[in-house]
This record gives sequence, C-alpha cells and structure tokens, in this order.
Amino acid sequence: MTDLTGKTCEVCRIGAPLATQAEIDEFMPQLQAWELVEIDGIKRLQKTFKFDNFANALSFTNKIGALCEQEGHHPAILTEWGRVTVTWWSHKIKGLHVNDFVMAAKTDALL
Ligand SMILES: C[C@H](O)[C@H](O)[C@H]1CNC2=NC(N)=NC(=O)C2=N1
Repeated sequence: MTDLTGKTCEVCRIGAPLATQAEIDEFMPQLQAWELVEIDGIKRLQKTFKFDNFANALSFTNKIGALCEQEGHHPAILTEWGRVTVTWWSHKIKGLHVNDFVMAAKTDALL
C-alpha cells in the first residue's frame, strides 16, 4: 500500500500518465472524505473544510499555499467565512495524477 503522505510530487509535465482506476481505488480510502468530481470534463478531487470563522479559514488557506509552493503542485482554493473548498487536479494532463492524491492526503495532514 503506497503511503501518500510519505511521497512528494513529481514534476508536472505534459504526457504524464493519468492515475489509473486501480490507483484511484487504492488511494481514495487513504483520503478523508474527499470527493471525486468531474468539472468541465476534467476529473478532480474536492473537499470542503469547515472552520469557526474567516480567520481560521484563511490561516488554513495559507498553510495550503506554503505546502503547494513547496511541492510545486497547486490546487484551486475557495476561501469563505468558515469554509475552505480545495480542488486538486493536474492542469497539464487535464485530469488526476498520483500527485493530486499525494496533495489531498497532505492537505488533510495540515489540520
Ligand atoms: C511551471 C509550473 O511548474 C507548472 O505549471 C506546474 C505548477 N503547478 C501545477 N499544479 C497543478 N495542479 N497542475 C499543474 O499542471 C501544475 N503545473
């Protein structure tokens, strides 16, 4: 079983392989309540984190920002009063890469 939080992201490149269904099936149980969604025909991982106020939501957002700069892999983040919605996918391959599962697991670990 691949430990997702122990991995680091590969460099995003055009032509990198999409995550296989076997990998998706292996990785999803390691994530905490992330959803597989498809937006504009692109598969993504999405989760909304709840907070008591905007300040805590923003603090969590900034932690994600530091993590994604460190890993060189970036999400879409919607920061609202009491909520942060994080969406992971790989832009260059217009879909899910193992990187996205690594980053979703590391996002959970920020809490
Ligand atoms: C030049 C830069 O490294 C690349 O554009 C990286 C930046 N972060 C990225 N993040 C995501 N989610 N997908 C990418 O394809 C991607 N590419």
